[in-house]
Amino acid sequence: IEHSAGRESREARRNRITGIAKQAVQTARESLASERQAIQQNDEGDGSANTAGFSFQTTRDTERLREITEAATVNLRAMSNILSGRQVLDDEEGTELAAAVAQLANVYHIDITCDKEAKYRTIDGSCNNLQNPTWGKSFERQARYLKPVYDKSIGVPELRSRGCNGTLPGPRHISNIVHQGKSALSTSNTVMSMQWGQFLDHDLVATPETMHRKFNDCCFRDECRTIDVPDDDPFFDVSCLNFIRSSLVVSLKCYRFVFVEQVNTLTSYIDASAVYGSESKAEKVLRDRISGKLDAGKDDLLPPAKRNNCKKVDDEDYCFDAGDIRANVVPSLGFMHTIFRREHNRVYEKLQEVNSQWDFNRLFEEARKIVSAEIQHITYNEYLPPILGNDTMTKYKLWPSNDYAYDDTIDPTVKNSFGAASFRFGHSQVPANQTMMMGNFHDKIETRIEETFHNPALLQHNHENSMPGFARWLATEPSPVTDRQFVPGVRDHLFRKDNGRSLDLPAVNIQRARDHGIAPYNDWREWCKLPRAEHFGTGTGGLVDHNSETAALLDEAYNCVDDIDIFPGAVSEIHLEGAEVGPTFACMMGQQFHELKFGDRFWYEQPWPLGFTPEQLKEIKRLKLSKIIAENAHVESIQEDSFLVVSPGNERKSRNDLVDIDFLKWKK
Ligand code: HEM
Ligand SMILES: [Ca+2]
Repeated sequence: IEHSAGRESREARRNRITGIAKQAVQTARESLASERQAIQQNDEGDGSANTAGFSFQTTRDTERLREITEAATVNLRAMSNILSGRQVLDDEEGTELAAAVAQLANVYHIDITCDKEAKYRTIDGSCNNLQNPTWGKSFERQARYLKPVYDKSIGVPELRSRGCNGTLPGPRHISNIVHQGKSALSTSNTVMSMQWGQFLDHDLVATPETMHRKFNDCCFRDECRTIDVPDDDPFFDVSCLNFIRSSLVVSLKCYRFVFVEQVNTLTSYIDASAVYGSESKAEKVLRDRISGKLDAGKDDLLPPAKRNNCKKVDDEDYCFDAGDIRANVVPSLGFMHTIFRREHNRVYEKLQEVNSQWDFNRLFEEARKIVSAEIQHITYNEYLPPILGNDTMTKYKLWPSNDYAYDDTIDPTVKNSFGAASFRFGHSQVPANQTMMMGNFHDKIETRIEETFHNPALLQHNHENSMPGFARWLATEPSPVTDRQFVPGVRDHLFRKDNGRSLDLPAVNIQRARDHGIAPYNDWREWCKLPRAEHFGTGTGGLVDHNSETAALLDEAYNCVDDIDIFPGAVSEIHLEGAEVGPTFACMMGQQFHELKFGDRFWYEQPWPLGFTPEQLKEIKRLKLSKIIAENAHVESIQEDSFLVVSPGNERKSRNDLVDIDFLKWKK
């Protein structure tokens, strides 16, 4: 240990470092193996009821996920072993050790050969960019705009204050001050705006957690970062809320330091992976064994999942399977998955009518291509404008247009800050109830959201009413506005279990961003070329994009402005004109949506054969989400723009008066 770099030969140094790494990796592997054995012995069956409450399994390729997360856990433990044994580690030695450990522990090398002539997207997103075939692929690390901030380079979440002495305030403490209260309802956006956001998010990013998921109570180990509950908490009478760290992979890029990164199990592209899956296996699981249609469960709902990751009310209830594994989180999300599974089959049948000579594979791929295009067009044409506002749409070239140009230098890979922070703005739009609205658009069956988490029974019982009932509600009622406030259903009762334990979603968001080393609010202000706040006032040099009430709450929650976390700082900003978010989130999301558009070789506005013929594209651009909902949820009438409340110019129309795609344009 006392060797000075000068005297030790290079080879001796390499051997010494490899030796330390080997020892640490072996110890970590052994501890993991014995723990796994203990867990298996205690396991009651599939463990579904326990796991549903607290964490997500984010993929159906559980083997691959296990490989990656076990490797990551070994990595993390080995490094923390090494560090705990040595107080001082110089940068260079730390870097070399981390690299040696990563090399021994990692399973992260796959060779990819691309079919350059392929006319359809791969299921796992590989080979979209032919020079960089892993860009946007599933099971890759999340990318970054800003370097991570960790207490130590190897990825211990930052808890030290950035601006003052001491540690950062706890996430629940912040949530109690900043995120408490009842927000107003939007005057323009329907609940569909919230629901599309979550459905879209589940096309873009799913971050797996480290391996142990079966904790009812707080865990205290390297893989956990349990959230403290203040003594005088207004709701919780427990001392902590469980939190499991995201899976870590070590980045071997040429940074001076080696950072740990998080994984995305989905494809970054907007490619309907929530419908078809992101793993090459998924397509085969979800697809009908004989044709190229997608499998259905009872009453043409989603098919049953192999794994039980939901609650059941009656014996015949079952958990849904879909392209994204989180389809059971709330019924209105399951509704969206059902609509788009049905849409695939609807498009498939229409294509079969005009091209009876196509085989099942061709029909599957062409239907998948159209469904992906529909989701892209709805996102940029209907969903994003009221969220980002016209100026941001224009600034980042997000409007649909006739002069699209793919740029193969743009890496569309979803950025860590998008999944861990900015695109979680939608959590503030989540309403208190899950509702079915009857055909008179008046009578309703309302269920508190906390009764519906991981409980698809609401859709399965009485399905003639449930599908159209959710459709009418989503398109009719306004969602809460995006602001600092969250409904108790997610702030106190998130994933409430039978034993009464639950979580706080905004607190989890704060902790997750710290877990991922996401830079604080002020750093993102700077990245967005917005002024940093030097004080808690709202005047020049302060929190200029906050109202004085919110600024005062941030002041109460934090000791220094540089400590403000990105999520509470940005979600509480005053909205841009005609937007649902303030300038910081608008900038972070605008940039990501720009990349998802211009860095996608299969973008729907590309010319045929990657995209469509001009006649076909025109058809896709005429289609609105309302038509897809009306056709697949079997509602009689719905307004054309279902993201905006019914108003003069946006009156309800009957299903047949809403424009459909003319599939004759696909006749060969
Ligand atoms: C229906 C209500 C919703 C519930 C109950 C919910 C719940 C959750 C939970 C528990 C997580 C994981 C938190 C963590 O451990 O870090 C999460 C992640 C996330 N949520 Fe939501 N959410 C909802 C709606 C939305 C909406 C409307 C949006 C966007 C507009 C959204 C965007 C995200 C994103 C981007 C992530 C990160 C995903 C990942 O990286 O794995 N969610 N949500
Ligand atoms: Ca995707």
